[in-house]
Amino acid sequence: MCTTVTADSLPELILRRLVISEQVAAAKFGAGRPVDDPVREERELARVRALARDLGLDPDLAADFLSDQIAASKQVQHRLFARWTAHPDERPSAGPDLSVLRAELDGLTVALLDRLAASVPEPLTPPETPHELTQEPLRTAYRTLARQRPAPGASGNGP
Ligand SMILES: C=C(O[C@@H]1C=C(C(=O)O)C=C[C@H]1O)C(=O)O
Repeated sequence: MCTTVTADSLPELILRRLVISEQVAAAKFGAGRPVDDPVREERELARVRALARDLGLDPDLAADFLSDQIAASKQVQHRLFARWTAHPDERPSAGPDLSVLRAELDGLTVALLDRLAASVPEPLTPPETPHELTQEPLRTAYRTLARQRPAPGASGNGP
């Protein structure tokens, strides 16, 4: 099976978020910080709900979708933490700046919601990847997308 991934498509943006999560893991591992940051997650979810309303998207759908992306990101990070703990020789030498990476993630979240609002609400399946690290997290990232969703503007919230 072949899935076409064009620049800035939903699948491409989802993958990019996971790739940045690998760098986030390096930044946190290097700084001795934990993977999970529930305060930031709550803030992101509130922001996404507000953004969804502006875009005419169902806020619950948008929040479920972002929750999937967060869960997928944490899966990638926990896997890398486990790998680097077991194999010190594989640890990254220097971690990138977490605040820079988070700014990238925040920009991607806006782009992702934009794409979600513009996409046909047909179920989407995760693409196959040769990277063992990202295959399972990709399935997580597509949990909400894999279900039938209402068309944008048909959330029953208005007028
Ligand atoms: C990516 C991070 O790691 C985790 C995943 C998050 C996300 O995917 O948005 C947010 C907070 C953390 O629980 C981060 O801390 O920024």
